[in-house]
Amino acid sequence: MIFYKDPSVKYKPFENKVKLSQRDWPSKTITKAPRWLATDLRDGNQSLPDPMTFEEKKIMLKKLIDIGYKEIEVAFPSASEVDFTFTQYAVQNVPRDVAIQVLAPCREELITKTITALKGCHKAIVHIYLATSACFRHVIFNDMTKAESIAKAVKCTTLVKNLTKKFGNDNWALEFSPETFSDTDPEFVVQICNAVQEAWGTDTSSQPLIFNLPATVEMSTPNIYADQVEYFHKTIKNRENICISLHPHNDRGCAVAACELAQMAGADRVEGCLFGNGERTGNVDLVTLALNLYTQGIMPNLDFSDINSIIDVVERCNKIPIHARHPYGGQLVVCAFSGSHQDAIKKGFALYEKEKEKTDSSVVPWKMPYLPLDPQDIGRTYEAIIRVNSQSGKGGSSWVILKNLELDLPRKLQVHFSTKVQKETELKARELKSNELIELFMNTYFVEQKKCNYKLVDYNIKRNNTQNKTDLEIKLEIHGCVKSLKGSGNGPISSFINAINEEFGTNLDVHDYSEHSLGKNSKSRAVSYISMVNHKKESNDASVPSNIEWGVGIHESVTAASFWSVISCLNSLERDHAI
Ligand SMILES: CC(=O)SCCNC(=O)CCNC(=O)[C@H](O)C(C)(C)COP(=O)(O)OP(=O)(O)OC[C@H]1O[C@@H](n2cnc3c(N)ncnc32)[C@H](O)[C@@H]1OP(=O)(O)O
Ligand SMILES: CC(C)C(=O)C(=O)O
Repeated sequence: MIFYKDPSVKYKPFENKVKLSQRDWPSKTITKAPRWLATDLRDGNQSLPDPMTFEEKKIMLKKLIDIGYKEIEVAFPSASEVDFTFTQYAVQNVPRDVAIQVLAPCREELITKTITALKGCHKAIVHIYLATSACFRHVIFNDMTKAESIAKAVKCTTLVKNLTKKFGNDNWALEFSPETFSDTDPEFVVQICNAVQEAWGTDTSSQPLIFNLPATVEMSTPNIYADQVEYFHKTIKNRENICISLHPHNDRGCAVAACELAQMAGADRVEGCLFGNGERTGNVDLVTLALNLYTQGIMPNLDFSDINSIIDVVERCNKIPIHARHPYGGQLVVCAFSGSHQDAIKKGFALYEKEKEKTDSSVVPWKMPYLPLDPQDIGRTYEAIIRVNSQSGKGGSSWVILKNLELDLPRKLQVHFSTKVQKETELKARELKSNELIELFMNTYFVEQKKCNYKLVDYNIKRNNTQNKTDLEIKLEIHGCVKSLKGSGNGPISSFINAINEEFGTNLDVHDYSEHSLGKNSKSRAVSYISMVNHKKESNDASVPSNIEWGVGIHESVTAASFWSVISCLNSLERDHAI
């Protein structure tokens, strides 16, 4: 047995809680986007089984710039030849308003190498880190004292300052990360950062010194991280001249929440990766954070309007697929399979379209059951939202037909078609793709005229005013031979059905009829839906009587469309051996 019955023997509750006399973040809301730093090319890259090649790094960098990131950590230049030369490539190629950030540990020879790679950079952020937690100082640095840690941080800061004077310009900034911030004694973090600030110089109003506060490993609930950040925000010297940055990891699955609460606690900047790539469970997910803001009506200053192209680059460069359930980006997150969800979404869209028609404004507030974001805003089509399997109801398949064929099926036909779909999904034991559903619909109701054994050739309608009747003469092609039928009734449809009953010995009656136009211009076609009771066939199911035949007809003329809908029924009757 390795799973302890009492885990408290092996694992201790998180202890590094800050004692805040007053906690402000719970009553705050986020009202603007933070400064963003994308670290896909550094923290993301260092976590990959196969780090990005030079070419892949170029593709990723371009995408990050296209999305709108103005601060990009491009490499760990002292790590590898690729990282070093890629930093030089970025220096030469990024737009002048994009800051290039690079990371080095607090090791002097590595800092020197790192800054060499930045030579000529217009806008740079030199990022250095030193682990400050008791655990790391004990395990990695052989019981390094707090005073020794401060001395190391100060020495490295001074080195960066001197090298920046030599190789850099006023646009170069320093970022210091007390690595393992969230597991470090909060007072010590402030102490070491104040020392770094003093070494760097306090006149930092042009390029604020960045203090990056990582949850290097996420170890507590998000509220505790927020408390730690609020404490730092309230106690660091010269708060107005420094930028507080967040760098949450996702070990407990709460990175996004922690990051949002910590912004409420006073942070200005966020470091993370697209779709949460990064060490172990990843860095905080920049896509989720940005789109969370967007769905609150806050412009994230990043462009995710073509999310599929971003997914494509991320999957290609990281060589890791985005999970189908990943917030916003996953293939399945804007899909509904279940009947009641589909019903709600279908009704929601119908109402939304009506609202749009009523208003002059091009945008209508989004209130859609089950969909927190309009899929079109991230470049996803509505067609992909509703997908049909055995858990779906009539709403799903009729939505697919509506979206693809513009056929707004009457409710009873939706029910009729849904029974056919249900049988097919159970038979195939899988989802039916849109093209399969369309094919099933077309074949079930003989919508494609060239596939019909019974076809309309010509007709002539005469009004018989003395008898208050309509006389119809109609020519049908039946299995390639043209035949003339005659019938009389209250209108063209009943005349046609009377002619059929006479000819084929059937006993059909109109049960339901409706029509609408297809398309919005004057040359639009009409679609007719007819259901007929076949009195010669026994019905044994009250909800979908088997003696009901449905037909669908499409034509430029409404009358011809109605005749084609009856003919569609005739084809079904023949298939069912009823004629
Ligand atoms: C939380 C983060 O994401 S931090 C960023 C982590 N990213 C990376 O590590 C990716 C790139 N890293 C690398 O390519 C390499 O680790 C390098 C080039 C940085 C260093 O390589 P090496 O010199 O071979 O060291 P290595 O990685 O094996 O181990 C770290 C050594 O640095 C020491 N070290 C770590 N930080 C410091 C520091 N601030 N000061 C002095 N020594 C340090 C460790 O104690 C260890 O020393 P030891 O070998 O005497 O035990
Ligand atoms: C270097 C720091 C910022 C880091 O990557 C981490 O702590 O996760």
